[in-house]
Amino acid sequence: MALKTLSAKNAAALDKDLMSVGAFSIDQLMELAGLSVSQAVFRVHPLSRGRRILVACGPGNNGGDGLRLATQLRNLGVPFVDDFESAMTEADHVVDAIFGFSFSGEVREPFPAVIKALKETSLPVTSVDAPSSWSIEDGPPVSGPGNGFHPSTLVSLTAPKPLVKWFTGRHFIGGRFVSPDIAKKYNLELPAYEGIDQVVEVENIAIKL
Ligand SMILES: NC(=O)C1=CN([C@@H]2O[C@H](COP(=O)(O)OP(=O)(O)OC[C@H]3O[C@@H](n4cnc5c(N)ncnc54)[C@H](O)[C@@H]3O)[C@@H](O)[C@H]2O)[C@H](O)CC1
Ligand SMILES: [K+]
Repeated sequence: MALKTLSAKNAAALDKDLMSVGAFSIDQLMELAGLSVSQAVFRVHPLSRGRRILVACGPGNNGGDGLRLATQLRNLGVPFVDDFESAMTEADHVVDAIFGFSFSGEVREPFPAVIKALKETSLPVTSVDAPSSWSIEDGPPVSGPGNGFHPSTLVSLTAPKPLVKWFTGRHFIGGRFVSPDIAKKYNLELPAYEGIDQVVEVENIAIKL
């Protein structure tokens, strides 16, 4: 079954609805989105494959999904690094939380080097909501640092964006906070979450162009 997709414009409008009629705070939403991402990573990357998960956090809320509770993480001894490329040499898996549904245009400084490193790594990469540098509506860029970047896993938050048509890896839906009324308003067909799961893996609907 091909899941219905949510345009960047509607994803932003749905976000606003969650915070108005849904009465969620942005902190709660990012917290729950981050929980979904952690569950997806745990499913695709068993601890036996290495415990060093490098999370690349961008400047917006996509970065917030990756980076929450910084003080608490520091208190737990989770290291923070500035040099992404050298950190990659010691990582077992990378989470791409750089850009989400508000990304547009060409990748601007200082991000091209980070996107290039994501493209060139042989490590598995899990992208949060969108592979960073991909157009939300039109998929992978045809030039620039993200040309050829294909993450192994994607966690679409609330609903897949149109870019999933070009995605060929393992695909999860997360962000278990959409009420039936909001789903109806945006004409979403959300898969059923099981038990206490915060993600559901869906069949790949890629139609590689
Ligand atoms: N309801 C939900 O699904 C929720 C989703 N969440 C996550 O939030 C992001 C969207 O967050 P937003 O803050 O709107 O934007 P982004 O993080 O995608 O990025 C904005 C950030 O990026 C900069 N930027 C944009 N284009 C470029 C470019 N070409 N080059 C460089 N920089 C660029 C821009 O200036 C901003 O600084 C969504 O995808 C989810 O991951 C929330 O968790 C809430 C619930
Ligand atoms: K991303």
